[in-house]
Amino acid sequence: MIRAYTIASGKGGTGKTTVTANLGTALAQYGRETCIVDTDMGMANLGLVMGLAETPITLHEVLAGKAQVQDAIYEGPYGLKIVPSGLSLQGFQDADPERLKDVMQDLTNRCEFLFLDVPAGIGSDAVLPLTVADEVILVVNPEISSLVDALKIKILTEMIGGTVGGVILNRATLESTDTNRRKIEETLGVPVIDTVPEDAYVRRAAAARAPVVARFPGSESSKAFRRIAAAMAGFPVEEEPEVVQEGFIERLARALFRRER
Ligand SMILES: Nc1ncnc2c1ncn2[C@@H]1O[C@H](COP(=O)(O)OP(=O)(O)OP(=O)(O)O)[C@@H](O)[C@H]1O
Repeated sequence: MIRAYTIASGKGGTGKTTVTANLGTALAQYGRETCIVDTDMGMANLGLVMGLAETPITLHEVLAGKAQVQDAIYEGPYGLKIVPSGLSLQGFQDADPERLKDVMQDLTNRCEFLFLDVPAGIGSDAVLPLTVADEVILVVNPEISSLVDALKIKILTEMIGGTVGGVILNRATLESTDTNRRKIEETLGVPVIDTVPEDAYVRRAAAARAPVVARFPGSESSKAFRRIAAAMAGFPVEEEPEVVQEGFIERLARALFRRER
């Protein structure tokens, strides 16, 4: 059965794209058919973070009715499917967010796990993804403004018939983690699924245009992302599942034939 997650936050810059890219890649490393979609159509950057070079057809064209979903799917590491958004303002204007439901319908037939990276705020392009997935996961940082904005998104999600499944506390520091965890659960009334530490390797990987779980698998943030992905995939907590190795031939083939078919 497919699981579809919307990764949201309210406040900008909490780590939605980072979480989407790394949970998607980690699940793909575990051999799970996974698709990540950039629904941040105004400020798209999932394709950039995942190192996609040319993306002539994107979610923009699909939502404008000019292309099929399959034409906007690109292959990432470990067979991860990526649907990027376009970078042009014209493409953003032409895209009709209402078509997202049809895109989801199509993608659910192609994968076991689906993640939607949504824009910050409560604009129409941010609101629709809150209802189309099985559950919303809120990405919160250890600061009060992030928590307040997450609460707004939780209330909004429930008002429009969606479900918030839990919170990922991202960029946590040692001294803040425990108190923040409790404060978040009390304020939002949903569990903190897990914590991802503040980790300079995340930014180093982003600069190299790769998710940290692929570029620096031994880093503390990678361990956290793999732990969350393993739990989502239903692996027992105490055993780390085997990671599929991507060989030279696969990497070369991906570089040469990026488009998913
Ligand atoms: N755990 C972490 N440790 C260190 N840096 C991080 C971590 N998570 C995210 N970052 C950095 O924080 C910045 C914002 O992250 P990201 O782009 O994922 O946020 P976002 O919520 O998607 O932003 P936006 O709202 O603008 O779409 C990036 O520079 C990213 O590399």
